[in-house]
Amino acid sequence: MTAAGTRVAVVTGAGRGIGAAIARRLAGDGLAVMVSDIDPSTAQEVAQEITDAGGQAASTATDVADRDACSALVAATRERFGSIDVMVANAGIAQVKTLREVTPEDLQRMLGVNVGGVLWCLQAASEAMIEQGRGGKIINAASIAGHQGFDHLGHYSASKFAVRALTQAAAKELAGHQITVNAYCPGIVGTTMWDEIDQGLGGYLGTGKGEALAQYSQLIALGRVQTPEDVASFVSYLASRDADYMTGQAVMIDGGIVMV
Ligand SMILES: NC(=O)C1=CN([C@@H]2O[C@H](COP(=O)(O)OP(=O)(O)OC[C@H]3O[C@@H](n4cnc5c(N)ncnc54)[C@H](O)[C@@H]3O)[C@@H](O)[C@H]2O)C=CC1
Ligand SMILES: CC(=O)C(C)=O
Repeated sequence: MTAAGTRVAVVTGAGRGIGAAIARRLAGDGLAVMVSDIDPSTAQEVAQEITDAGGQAASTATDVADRDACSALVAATRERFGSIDVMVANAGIAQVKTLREVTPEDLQRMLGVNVGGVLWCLQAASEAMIEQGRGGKIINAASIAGHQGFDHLGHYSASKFAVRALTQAAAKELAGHQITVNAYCPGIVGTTMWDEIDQGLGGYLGTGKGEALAQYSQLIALGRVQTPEDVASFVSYLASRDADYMTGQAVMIDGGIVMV
């Protein structure tokens, strides 16, 4: 349980990268954080780091593609901290392939994690928030690739367009319960995901380690690769009461790659 008035957040895919930065940031903002990842050891490490720094955190292992596991994640959070006020559905995967090469298994996995994971977390969190009766905030990971289809990342892009659709529909369905639903759309963030994209693109472009990342980075108006903390500071706003009047939006936080 937390002290009265402490808000509680769940962050999925929080064992590393953007999710870990969001978990640290929300804990720094004073929220109690359930650090969740498919990898229990990294989730545990991030939670430990937060508690060592004086914050409140616990960890769980959750595969977001599993609907029952997402329900169990929310139940475990309420059991541990007493409520859930913010759900950050951050977990996601990428895969570099041309659309001509994507297999049914590739597509199923991509949609299972990136779309299923967002939907199952949304269902479990909104059910709990409605029962609690004081609203809440659901925040989903989209991408610049959810606004523009990227070559070699076609099925990934499709999954992120779907996240925008879910965000808009859920915002309309849940507004009457004072639950807001928004998404963040990062650009090119220096995480393991982009290390893997860089390697995958290398196979198509004939580029060596770091060269595809350098080529794509030329698209960034602000002239530097994004950090996970750049994303976390925006998610901090979305999770805060300052964002109470915002819902159904999928906002670019990309250093000026895609301008809409
Ligand atoms: N890195 C980038 O440039 C961008 C990332 N994004 C999105 O931001 C989110 C986070 O990305 P990164 O931190 O860069 O990725 P990452 O690959 O560095 O970290 C992803 C984390 O999610 C976990 N994960 C993977 N599958 C999971 C599952 N089925 N259930 C639970 N956890 C799972 C991994 O264990 C890992 O800890 C993703 O949704 C990604 O699509 C969006 C735009 C740009
Ligand atoms: C990983 C990702 O979303 C992009 C566009 O790089």
